[in-house]
Amino acid sequence: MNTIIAALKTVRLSEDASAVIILDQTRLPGEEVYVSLASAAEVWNAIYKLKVRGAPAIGIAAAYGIYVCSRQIQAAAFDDFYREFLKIKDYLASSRPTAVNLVAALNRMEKVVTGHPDLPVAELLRLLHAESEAIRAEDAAACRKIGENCLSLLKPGMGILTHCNAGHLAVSEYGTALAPVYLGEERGYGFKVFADETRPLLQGARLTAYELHKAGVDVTLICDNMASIVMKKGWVQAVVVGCDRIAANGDVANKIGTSGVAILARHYGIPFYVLGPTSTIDLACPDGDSIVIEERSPDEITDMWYTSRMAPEGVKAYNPAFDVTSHDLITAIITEKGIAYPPFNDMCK
Ligand SMILES: CSC[C@H]1O[C@H](OP(=O)(O)O)[C@H](O)[C@@H]1O
Repeated sequence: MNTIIAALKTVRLSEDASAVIILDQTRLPGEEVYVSLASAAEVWNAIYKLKVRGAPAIGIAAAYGIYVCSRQIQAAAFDDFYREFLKIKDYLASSRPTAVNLVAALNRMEKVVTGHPDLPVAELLRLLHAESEAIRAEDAAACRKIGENCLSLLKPGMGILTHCNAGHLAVSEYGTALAPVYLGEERGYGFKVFADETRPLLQGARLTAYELHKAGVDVTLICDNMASIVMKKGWVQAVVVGCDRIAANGDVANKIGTSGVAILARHYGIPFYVLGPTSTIDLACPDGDSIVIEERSPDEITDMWYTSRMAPEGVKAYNPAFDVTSHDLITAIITEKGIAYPPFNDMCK
């Protein structure tokens, strides 16, 4: 993997396991600042404010976070420990609703506790530590396989458009949507990437353009309303995006604006690929209408990311953080297990 990008540590556990260390993504691209999260409130806040973001990275941060907080529980008896554990779990799960990886990682950590009611707390903590590291390691392995699987669908020299950030900064390492880009870069594919800026939080401008440019990838930043013209000019031969929750029928929740890009891709006859680990598939969710779409503060549209207001004081603004792309607009869903084509009955196989 690109050594420059590998040096950016999205989320990790501190040496003494007393804190979660994240690269504060709200400070990018201007500053690479690492922050230490040692309490449930600090982890919750970091996830909510997108200091750490991206479905897999959020899940890993929550797994590390509940392990760090569990070490602070003053309880010898299992019932007392479990009661406090559940409070932390429910609190962290409330930080953001759409990315399934958050609650899935916390459920995995809870299963470690409920699976060993007879163990002393010290042993439970050891198992929780191991599970949090397993969640991270599985994600890193999945991202590499996603890159290989998707690269089999791409050709050297292709123009690739992506939306938001589903790169190294959204996962343990390497990325999902950007995994084939990094792998292609290592193998001399010479991709030309078009990155949508992705208003309102500008993950494309601040994060995707940042990490690809830093890695020496040919990346062109465009405003969200320019995706159509670059497709119409024939500069794009594939669209790759990440995902936050994949419903059982293949509907995909991803950053707001993704469904519009999918409609444009269908119009211009360009394949639209969703990339993500099977940990982002939620078979208990029948379709996209069942996915809770996070709504965030209007300030993120009017002024939060700008030195001066971008809209009149008091104007209403609607700020859904995600939207759902219908399965019938998706060419393929690529996971670490392989490539699933409509009607998406076997995504996990
Ligand atoms: C690899 S998951 C990336 C996924 O997460 C982003 O959302 P956010 O930045 O709000 O966490 C976006 O939907 C990306 O596609």
